[in-house]
Amino acid sequence: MSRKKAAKGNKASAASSPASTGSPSTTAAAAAAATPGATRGTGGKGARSSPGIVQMNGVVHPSRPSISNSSEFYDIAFKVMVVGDSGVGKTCLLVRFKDGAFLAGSFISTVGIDFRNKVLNIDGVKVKLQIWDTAGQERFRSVTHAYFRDAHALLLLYDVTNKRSFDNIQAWLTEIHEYAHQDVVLMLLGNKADATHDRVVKREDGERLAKEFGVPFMETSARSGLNVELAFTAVAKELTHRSVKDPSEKFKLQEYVNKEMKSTGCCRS
Ligand SMILES: Nc1nc2c(ncn2[C@@H]2O[C@H](COP(=O)(O)OP(=O)(O)OP(=O)(O)O)[C@@H](O)[C@H]2O)c(=O)[nH]1
Repeated sequence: MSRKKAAKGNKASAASSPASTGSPSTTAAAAAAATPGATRGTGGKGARSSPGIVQMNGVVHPSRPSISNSSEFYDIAFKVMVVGDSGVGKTCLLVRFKDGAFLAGSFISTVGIDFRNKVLNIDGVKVKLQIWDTAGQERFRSVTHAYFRDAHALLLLYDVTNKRSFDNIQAWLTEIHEYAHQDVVLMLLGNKADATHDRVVKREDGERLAKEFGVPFMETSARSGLNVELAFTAVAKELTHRSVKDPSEKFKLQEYVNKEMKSTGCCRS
C-alpha cells in the first residue's frame, strides 16, 4: 500500500468509526480526549491530571513540559485545520510538513478527517501543532464544520491550477465565519505554485482576494516544499505570541511571512 493510501485509509477509519482505536489517527473523538490541544478549555491528559495547568485563550499550558503522541515534549498545544476544495493538496501539504516528502501518484480523496502532530520550537517554546486534514468533498462538509469551532488556526487552500477552487474561497470564508471561533488565526494559501504551465490563478489574484478579506496570504507547493514550513511556523508563531507574550505587542503574521520570504529569497513565484 502506498503512503498516500495508508494515510487516506486512516482518515476513512477515523470518520466511519469514532470509537475505534488506531494509530496515528486514533479517531477524532479519541484524539480530542487524549491530546491537550484538541480540547479547548478542558485540556487533555495534562490538564486533567495537573493542578498547575494554566489556560489562556482556550489553549493548554502544562505546568511542566508534556509529552505528545509522538513522544516529544512540548509546552503548549494548538489545533490547526487544513481546509479547502477536494484536490487542492491539503494532504500533500501536511505530509510535506510532517515528513518532508511529496505524495506523488494517483489522487485518493480523503474520507472524513485525520490528524498528525508535530512539535516546533518557537522562540524557545516547544509548540505542539495537532494538524487536522479535512476532506474537501462536499459530502463531508458537515463533518468539517463540526471541527471548525475547536480550531485555533485554519489554513485555507486553493489550487493555482484550478480556478473553481479559487472561486470557492469566498464560500469557504463564509462557512469559516459561521462555524469557527471568531479569533481563529486564518491564512490563505495558493498551493501547487510549482505547476507553472498549468497555472490559471495569478499570484496577484490571490493577493487581491486575501487583501479584500483581510487575510494573510502566500503561495505554497507541497511538491517542491515552497513555503510549506513557513506557513505552519507562521501560524504557530502567531498563536504562541497571542498566548504567552504581551498582548499589546501584536504579532503581524503577513509582515513576518513577507520578511521570511524575502530573507530566504526563495518564495515568490
Ligand atoms: N503539482 C503539484 N501537485 C500537487 C501539489 N499538492 C498536491 N498535488 C497533487 O494534487 C492531488 C490532490 O492532492 P491531495 O493532497 O490528495 O488533495 P486534498 O486537498 O487532500 O484532496 P481531498 O482529500 O479530496 O480533500 C494529488 O494528485 C497530488 O499529487 C503541489 O504542490 N503541486
